[in-house]
Amino acid sequence: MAITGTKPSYILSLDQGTTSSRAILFNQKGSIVHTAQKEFKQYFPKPGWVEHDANEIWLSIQGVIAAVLSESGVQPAEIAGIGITNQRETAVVWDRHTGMPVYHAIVWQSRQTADICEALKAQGLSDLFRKRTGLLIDAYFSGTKIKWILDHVDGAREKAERGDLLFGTMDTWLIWKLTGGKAHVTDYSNASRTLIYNIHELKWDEELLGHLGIPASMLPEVRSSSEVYGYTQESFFFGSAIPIAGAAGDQQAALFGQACFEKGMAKNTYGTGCFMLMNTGNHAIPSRSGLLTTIAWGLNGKVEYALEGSIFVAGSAIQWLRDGLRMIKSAKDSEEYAKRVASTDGVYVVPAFVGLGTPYWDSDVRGAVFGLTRGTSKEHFIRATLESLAYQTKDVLQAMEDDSGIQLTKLRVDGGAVKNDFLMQFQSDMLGVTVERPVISETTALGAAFLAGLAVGFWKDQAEIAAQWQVDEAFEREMETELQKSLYDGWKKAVNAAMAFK
Ligand SMILES: Nc1ncnc2c1ncn2[C@@H]1O[C@H](COP(=O)(O)OP(=O)(O)O)[C@@H](O)[C@H]1O
Ligand SMILES: O=P(O)(O)OC[C@H](O)CO
Repeated sequence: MAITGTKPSYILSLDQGTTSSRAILFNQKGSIVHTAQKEFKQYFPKPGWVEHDANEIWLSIQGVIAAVLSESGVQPAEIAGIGITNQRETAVVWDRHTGMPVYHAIVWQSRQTADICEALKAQGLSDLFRKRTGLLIDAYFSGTKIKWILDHVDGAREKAERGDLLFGTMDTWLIWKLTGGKAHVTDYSNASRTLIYNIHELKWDEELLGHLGIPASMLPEVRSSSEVYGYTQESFFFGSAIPIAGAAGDQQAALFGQACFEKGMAKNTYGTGCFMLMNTGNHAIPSRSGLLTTIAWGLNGKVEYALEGSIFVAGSAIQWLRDGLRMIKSAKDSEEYAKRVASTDGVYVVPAFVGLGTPYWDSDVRGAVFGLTRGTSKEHFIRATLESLAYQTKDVLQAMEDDSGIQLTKLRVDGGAVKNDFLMQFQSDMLGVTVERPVISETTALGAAFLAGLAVGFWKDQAEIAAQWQVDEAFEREMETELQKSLYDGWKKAVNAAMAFK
């Protein structure tokens, strides 16, 4: 369309995360040219509830696009395509005529639909949902959030039934906004997180929609993760029509950005939560150990699947140390404090602030601290909080190995918290595998850029992308097996005790 004159040399990736929105320009080597980031407000209306204002998110996205362009001096016409990646599951419902959300976006972490989930389970629907969607009935996923909005917002259900309301996860909302309401679409990876999408037949599941009372007219069209969905509205400040050419949920995008293209390759992302995904190729492997079966991406006319372990609280536990307990000034300081002590002296922090995901799936458990003595210091407490990320990841890895039958020797890592060398070393010690941190730790944004770039011919194929992946640092296990085992046993005891306290 309107890209003329200047040769497009960049892909713009929009990473709409749980706590911030980012715009990142990548060049053809897959290197970051410029980044802009903006945090937005978190709403906690009741204990366990987490909400976002979708308009604020849209403003934050416009802000980071403007910043990345003006600060880098890159012209819109130099952008070959836009890739979108997003916090998954977070559900927004808006009026298709006014573009106004009818309620705050209900965030993936929010527990406000736990009762709806219990009612579905009591009807004996767990197996049906699991078989069709690869997921468990849990407040984490979008389906019950849509139902909650339709049940609680005055007149919403009637409007939805008249076809006046649209649903989307953040990818859908942003593509709709960027195209001026022309495209109401999502990709396979995001659809697979909604609890209403049949991941085997690749269609919205009418029976599941019936159980949740969701009209099909609200739902976006499901497309591949790498294709042109539409063009940015020319009146929008790009001033030109840029193809929006790739979309994937952030964890699947990270799997792609880490070039985990072969069956059995896995990555773990340490952001607000922690998510480990293993590529399982064209097999949707059902889990026996509390993992999720999910779509990795749709590409070249087929979908590939992944097994996923989801940890709800990881980096956000470090934010809690910073903002809630005021023990540290910045997340980075946690490393310095943790290294000042040789161990936690038996202290365990179980950061189950919004329940526990894989492998426990317990909505009601809440955070707990064990092993305090008069000698416990702030350093022990901070170290124990950091270690909890590694223990939760160990729980997930064990489930992953059990379900896939694959023993991992290497784990690729990314996300905000992987800058923490203490955590990475402890992680390798706990897992007994090599933890590989890549040069580009913004792999989520990179994955979305790759998906968009493949669609517009900016990169040739996956082999070209895989060749760009480079390790920054590999952390090898140093801890003795006996110590590793006794520390992990302590964690299991702590989790069990937290689960018993309800
Ligand atoms: N050096 C660090 N040590 C531990 N945690 C960190 C460090 N730096 C950032 N974090 C954590 O990483 C998270 C931010 O990572 P990011 O990938 O941007 O998350 P998200 O995409 O979920 O918003 C925050 O929760 C923060 O507390
Ligand atoms: O925003 P992040 O990076 O914590 O990712 C959130 C996940 O997509 C939730 O499933």
